[in-house]
Amino acid sequence: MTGLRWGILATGGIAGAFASDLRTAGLDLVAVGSRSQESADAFAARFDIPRAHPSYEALVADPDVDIIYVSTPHPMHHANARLALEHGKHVLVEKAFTLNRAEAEDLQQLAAERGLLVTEAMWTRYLPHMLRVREIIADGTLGDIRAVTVDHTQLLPSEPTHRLNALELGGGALLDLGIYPISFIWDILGAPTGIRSLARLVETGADAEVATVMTHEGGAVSTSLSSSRAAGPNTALILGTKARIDIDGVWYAPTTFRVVAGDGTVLEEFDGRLDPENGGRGMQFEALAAERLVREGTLEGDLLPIAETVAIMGTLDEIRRQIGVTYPSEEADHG
Ligand SMILES: NC(=O)C1=CN([C@@H]2O[C@H](COP(=O)(O)OP(=O)(O)OC[C@H]3O[C@@H](n4cnc5c(N)ncnc54)[C@H](OP(=O)(O)O)[C@@H]3O)[C@@H](O)[C@H]2O)C=CC1
Ligand SMILES: O=C1CO[C@H](CO)[C@@H](O)[C@@H]1O
Repeated sequence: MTGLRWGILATGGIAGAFASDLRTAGLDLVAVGSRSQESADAFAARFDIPRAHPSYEALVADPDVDIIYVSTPHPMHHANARLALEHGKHVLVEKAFTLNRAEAEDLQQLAAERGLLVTEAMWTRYLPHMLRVREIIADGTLGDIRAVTVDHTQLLPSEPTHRLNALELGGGALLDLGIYPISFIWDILGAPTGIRSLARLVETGADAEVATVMTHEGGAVSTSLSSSRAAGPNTALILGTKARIDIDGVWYAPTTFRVVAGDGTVLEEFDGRLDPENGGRGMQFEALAAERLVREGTLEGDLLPIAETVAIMGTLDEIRRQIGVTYPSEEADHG
């Protein structure tokens, strides 16, 4: 079987970065769909895409598309991914996967019923440095992992109507940025056994800073910070009894790290940065992984199984419960 034929649903900022990375990796990008023909045409012209559809419905109905990349704001992910699955397409859905666990579970179930792949575009999981970090942990170099500390902090637009701040667009630092540290902690330490979270909310009711402390099986602890109003180091620390890993900023993008023993000896230095000329941004690895999963028939995923994505959405639900953030569609759900 050759590669999958990709269709991109929505023409916003990250859709452009993804299209560019598909081209970098030589993958088969055949269609785009937008709410307007004009945007679809402009996007298609930019990335030399053969078919430009004037609606998401027309895109998912395209018989010559195998997999859809959903890149709308968070509250639309569930409906858009559902539409694609109902039309027999595999789906790669931007992070945060959905607004909440209930929506995520619904997609998991539908994909399983239809024998299709639905997977979260948490691109960090597939980056070269993260693959090496996993190997180092698995071979015991760090000893027992006692703690993980990580931040995702950026200075982003503060306009109340921007998708980072508008609750009707799924606004908030947690779903947009905090998802990275929480997913990273899940990757390294597994499910939390306890969660304590505090936040600062802005005038729209969206969270701008969220600090979370979690405990994990075996007593390990994690701390994570997200902010959409201030840029921090964006580094990650994995602290073991024998050694630690310091992942340099920006830890969630292609980057470097060091393994440092307790006495300060540097055991390994790893450079996972991509060629600035033609290496792309790094989103091609999640696309290549999706193609591999379909090819192998591993539809539940492996580096980020769909069950883990669903469970992570449950962790975000609990954090939002503690900090008092509810989305308008959830208010309607609960009458
Ligand atoms: N992996 C990563 O590094 C990143 C991931 N993201 C994720 O990607 C998703 C989109 O983010 P981003 O590209 O920055 O967002 P943008 O606002 O730039 O684009 C969103 C696109 O969604 C479509 N859309 C559908 N309904 C709406 C609506 N009601 N309001 C606005 N747009 C709508 C539009 O496309 P059209 O008009 O063509 O229909 C729009 O261009 C989010 O889930 C975000 O978390 C974002 C940035 C980086
Ligand atoms: O995933 C993301 C990474 O950073 C972006 C800002 O540059 C975020 O807004 C985005 O959703």
